[in-house]
Amino acid sequence: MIELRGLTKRYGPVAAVDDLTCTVAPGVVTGFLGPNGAGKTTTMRMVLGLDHPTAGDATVLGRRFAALPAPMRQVGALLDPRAVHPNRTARGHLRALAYSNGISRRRVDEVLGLVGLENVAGRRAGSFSLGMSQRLGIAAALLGEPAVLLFDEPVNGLDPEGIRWIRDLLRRLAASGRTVLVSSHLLSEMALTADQLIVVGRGRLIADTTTEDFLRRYGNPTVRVRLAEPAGSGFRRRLAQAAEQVVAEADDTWIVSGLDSAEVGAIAAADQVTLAELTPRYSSLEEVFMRLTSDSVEFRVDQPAGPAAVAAGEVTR
Ligand SMILES: Nc1ncnc2c1ncn2[C@@H]1O[C@H](COP(=O)(O)OP(=O)(O)OP(=O)(O)O)[C@@H](O)[C@H]1O
Repeated sequence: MIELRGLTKRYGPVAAVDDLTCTVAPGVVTGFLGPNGAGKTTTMRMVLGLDHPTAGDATVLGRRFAALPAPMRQVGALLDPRAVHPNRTARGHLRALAYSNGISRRRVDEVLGLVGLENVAGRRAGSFSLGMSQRLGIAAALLGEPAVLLFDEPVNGLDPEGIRWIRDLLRRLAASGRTVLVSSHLLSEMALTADQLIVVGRGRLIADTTTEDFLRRYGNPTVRVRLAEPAGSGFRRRLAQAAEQVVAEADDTWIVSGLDSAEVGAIAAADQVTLAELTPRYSSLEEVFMRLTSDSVEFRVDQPAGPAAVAAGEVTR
């Protein structure tokens, strides 16, 4: 469990984090979303005791980080994957960390296996690709088998296979009862990975809800219906009467708004129509996010790498 209460960090006139109050619960993946400069890293740094709040506080497992008796066994974090001595081997880096935290050498080999680095464990960390460095950083975070994990932009620079791997890992860690907070500005990725979303813009809390609820409320839900065989005009008429709108994508494929999948399925069943597909869909989280944070993008004009530059696309969950 991570708790933030009125957490605030000012750098001169800039409020990097502004009165943030929320709880990150165990057992689920919580996505920490926000455009560049929204305050995600600063928040994580304060949780980890690396920055001091200007006001408010952050606790992990009920205590401030500095008061945790065995921090590495309680909290694991990936902040900067390149923050490794470049001449140390991956195994050497992990062994040094393990040694200084009273963790066994056996655990080092375990985490190397867990992140898939066992074959390159003898190579210098400085020669690693970004993806390998991310895996090494995750291995370090997992060393102490902590109950709380924070990952800052763990999918940055990864290929699709690496992204899928991290997604599965995060979900497994949460399923084992851990608290998992993962920041990202890759919103479509978070829609697939996170159960819960904390959305920030300019350091302020914009939304704190389940991903499902967030998408339902802001995601303009529709249902994609594909027929297994041609249906009579009665089915389409009944669907159109019940729905807000039915748009034909192809002869046998319609996009229905104003009804959920169960309602569409019930109408099809009543009409004895066999469906080949019945898929709930939402506006992309990028679109939703842009609407919600439209006045919160710090460098809207000068920073094309912000969420405005993220390709919009349909998110199916
Ligand atoms: N050490 C610092 N000194 C001055 N300003 C800072 C410092 N660290 C962060 N900031 C400012 O605080 C704000 C929040 O930055 P932060 O890095 O926490 O955002 P972020 O959401 O993690 O962004 P990104 O997605 O780009 O990593 C930004 O305006 C940033 O310029």
